[in-house]
Amino acid sequence: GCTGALAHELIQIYPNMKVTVFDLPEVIANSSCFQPSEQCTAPVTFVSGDFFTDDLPEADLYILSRVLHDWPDEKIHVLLNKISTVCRPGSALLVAETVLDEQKTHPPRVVLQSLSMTEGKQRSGSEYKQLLEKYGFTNTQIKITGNLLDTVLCFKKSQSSWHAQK
Ligand SMILES: C[S@@+](CC[C@H](N)C(=O)[O-])C[C@H]1O[C@@H](n2cnc3c(N)ncnc32)[C@H](O)[C@@H]1O
Repeated sequence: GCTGALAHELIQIYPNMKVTVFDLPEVIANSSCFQPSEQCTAPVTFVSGDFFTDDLPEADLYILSRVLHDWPDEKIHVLLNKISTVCRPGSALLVAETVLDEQKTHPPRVVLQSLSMTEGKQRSGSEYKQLLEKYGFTNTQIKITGNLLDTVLCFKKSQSSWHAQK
């Protein structure tokens, strides 16, 4: 979502990738103000909508960058359910967030941010893993980068194995 900064970075590295940025109409309306400085080899598509109520574009990889921390589990339920429904088996979901350690004491800046959030919260690796597995995602790989954002990558199970587990 947002300005498409991540999308533009992605197509620099993977020029054959087709990237769609999905965000609220008022955000997408301003996306043309944020053109990348580098010459892009492929255009980024912008789609406006509300991820709680509207259909999501089909994709092989969904990226939620700094989105889940904004919401409590009840709201995330709606979003992850939607992604899980539209996501084909074998397709992936990449969550980019700063992941808290299991004691939830590090990194301190993220603990502080979490304390000041109203609806949302920061989560630990095992919390993200549990959350994602609840919606049919498996093979969760957490990478603590030591940079601003860590990553949690997981893959959609086949319907049959997901239902068998439920
Ligand atoms: C913290 S920002 C992260 C933006 C971007 N993904 C990034 O990493 O820079 C959260 C984004 O979620 C978008 N957002 C909030 N509620 C939304 C909704 N209901 N449907 C679609 N996008 C929404 C906001 O407009 C905002 O761009």
